[in-house]
Formats: sequence, C-alpha cells, structure tokens
Amino acid sequence: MTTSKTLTPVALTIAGSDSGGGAGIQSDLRTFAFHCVHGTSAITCITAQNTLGVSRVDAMPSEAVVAQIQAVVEDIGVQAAKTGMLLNQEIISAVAQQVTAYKINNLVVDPVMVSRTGAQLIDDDAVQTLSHELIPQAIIITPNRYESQILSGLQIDSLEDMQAAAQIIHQKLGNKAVLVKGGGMSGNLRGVDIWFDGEKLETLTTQLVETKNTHGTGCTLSAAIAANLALGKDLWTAVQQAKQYVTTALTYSLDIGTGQGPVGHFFPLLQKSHV
Ligand SMILES: Nc1ncnc2c1ncn2[C@@H]1O[C@H](COP(=O)(O)OP(=O)(O)OP(=O)(O)O)[C@@H](O)[C@H]1O
Ligand SMILES: Cc1ncc(COP(=O)(O)O)c(N)n1
Repeated sequence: MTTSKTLTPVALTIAGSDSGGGAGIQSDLRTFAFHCVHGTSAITCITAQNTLGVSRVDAMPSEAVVAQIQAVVEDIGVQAAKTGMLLNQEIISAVAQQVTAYKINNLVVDPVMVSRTGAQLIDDDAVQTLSHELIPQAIIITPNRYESQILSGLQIDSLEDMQAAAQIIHQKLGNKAVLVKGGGMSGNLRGVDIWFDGEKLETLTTQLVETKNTHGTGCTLSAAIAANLALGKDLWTAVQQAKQYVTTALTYSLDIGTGQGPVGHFFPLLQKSHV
C-alpha cells in the first residue's frame, strides 16, 4: 500500500453517490471528516435517490472507477479503504484488481446488495464476482441481514442464525473477520451485531434507537471502521468504536424527507432527536 507523505490519515471510499445525501459516498465522506481523516473517493455509480428509495441508477464506466483509484493512491496514498455499492460485475472485477495491484490491505468491504427500502443495489450475476474476487481481500466484511442470507445460504431470524451465518461466511469466503449486522432484524436484535474472526465469536450490543431514520447506517459503520483503521487502531477496536459512533449518530438522526432520514454524522453540532 502507498503511504501518505504527511501525517494526515487518508481513507478512500469506493462507492455509489446518493443524491439524497443519506448513504453512499456522501455519508462516507461525512464519517471520515468526523474522524479527522481526509476523505477521498472513487464513484462507481450515480443513484437518483431520496428517503423513499432509489428511482434510477447510472453506472460509471469501470475505466473511470479505476482512474479515480489510481489518481488517489499514486499521489496521495491511503491508509485504509472501504467499498460500498459497486453495482456490476465489471466494476467489482476492476476494483478487485486495483486492490491487489496497490496492496490495499486495510480494506473494509460492505457487500451492498439490497437497501433498507428493499431496492436491489447490485446485478444478480455480480454476487459471485464480489464473493470470489473482492471479499477474500477484505480485512473485514459487514453484511446486513439480507446480504448475510445470500452469502451464507441461511435463513436468518434469530441471534443463533446470525452467529451461524457469520461462521459460515468466514469459512466460505476466507476474509479475516465478518460482522453480521442486525439492523434488518426485529426487536432488540436491531442493535446487535455478530463478530467472527475464525476464533472469537462476539456479540456487540448497543442500545436500540427507536427511529425510522436509519438510512445509511451500514455505510456509516463501514466508513467509521475504515477511518479508525486509517488512524492506526487495531481491527477489533476499530469495529467497537465504529459501532458506538453509528449508535450515537442514530440518536441524532435527521427527520428530513417523508421516508427514512439519515443519521446525524456531526452530532456534537446537532440537536438530539431521540432520547
Ligand atoms: N434502530 C437501531 N438501533 C440501534 N442500532 C441500529 C438500529 N438500526 C441499525 N442499527 C445498527 O446500525 C448498524 C448498521 O446495520 P444495518 O443492518 O442497518 O446495516 P445496513 O442494512 O447495511 O444499513 P444501510 O441502511 O446503510 O444499508 C449496525 O451496527 C446495526 O446494529
Ligand atoms: C449509493 C448507495 N449506497 C448504499 C446504499 C445502502 O444504504 P441503505 O440500505 O440505507 O439504503 C444506498 N441506498 N445507496
């Protein structure tokens, strides 16, 4: 991995643009900024999206995605990177090749496939490419309930199912750690995530935040893990602190639009919306 010439930590997000500003590149850059990490980006696609859902998606040519990654890594250098919405097979393959070429080893893969509003965010044939070319290079992957079902082949309805899925995904896909996120579960499990790294099976529990404004929680969590890695924290610390960050940001979520609003990334500057 290329290192930055200055002491400023740098992180890269390789993800889609959300016109509504709640998820994707927009939430990642806010999360990096909150952590005092310089944020860089490679945009994979443009979504026309608001708090109600996605109405249109336009892919960037894979050559344009590669050029963005090269421009950032060759000049500025990155200490950590995350991937979000990669949309299609061609983009996923191109990104995987860049990760290999530049030896980006602090890579957080949020295997974005299905949004909270139910929109499909990846082509059907892209799942295999994601699983075999990109995920094995990740230090951690952070699938939500639906993505964990696809990757493990298990129906996930309980804490035990989440634990089993984390272990199956780890065994099948060969990355260092798996965090199965509970936001899509019901009841108290919405605030529970499961960590498995091949040895340690841990349950991360935080308070449940009663809000409909949960858009971009997964993007925020993975970006916060990447930011913490860029700051030099070990993976387990990075994950625990990221989970705490997303929980607090949820308590300051923004009631904008008529659907699911975003979390409040800059909470010290905001009024609390939930207590
Ligand atoms: N209501 C809630 N209260 C507390 N924590 C929550 C709540 N909803 C989601 N989370 C937490 O937010 C994080 C993101 O999980 P989630 O399952 O929502 O990801 P996701 O579906 O990928 O998110 P995204 O909305 O960006 O697609 C997890 O740590 C999860 O436990
Ligand atoms: C560009 C982009 N990236 C990721 C998500 C997933 O987030 P969510 O599940 O909150 O809709 C999204 N909706 N849009």
